Amino acid sequence: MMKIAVGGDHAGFPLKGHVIEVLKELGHEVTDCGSYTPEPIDFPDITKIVCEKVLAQEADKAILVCGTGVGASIAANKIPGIRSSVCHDIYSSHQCVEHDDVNVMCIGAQIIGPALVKELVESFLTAEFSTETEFRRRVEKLSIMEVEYAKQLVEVNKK
Ligand SMILES: O=C(CO)[C@H](O)[C@H](O)[C@H](O)COP(=O)(O)O
Repeated sequence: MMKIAVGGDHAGFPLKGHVIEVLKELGHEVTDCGSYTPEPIDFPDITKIVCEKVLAQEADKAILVCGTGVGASIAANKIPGIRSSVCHDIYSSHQCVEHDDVNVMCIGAQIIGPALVKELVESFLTAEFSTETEFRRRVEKLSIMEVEYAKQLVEVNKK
């Protein structure tokens, strides 16, 4: 059993409920971070709320649903400590965890339907980060990149 934070914008709203049902069926503890209505809400706002659950270790992993999964994934990858991917096929859904230690899965309600969601979610959540050195090294490089670019931003803002 894992703790999973879930969220989505207005475009993801119709599929988010199904994602939550699937997670509960699989025995996971779910935190629904909204949106709670189909009213328009910008995906970066929901992404922050969801990813902060992961950073605070209140969730082991997270699932974001927007129209395509793309905007949510871009937003999530701006947050240090988050590694996110659009997961619309089974292979990527487990490989992104095994090789890249992805902790936030993004899906697009305008792209995939409920039947595929179940298999994608299962594939993502049962995968484990490989202990092989090459994958650990690459993910470590991602963490180093976060620090390097944050330092550059500080320098740019000083000017
Ligand atoms: O898919 C998305 C971002 O990648 C969003 O969920 C929206 O669907 C997309 O930006 C379109 O916006 P709209 O307000 O639903 O027209």
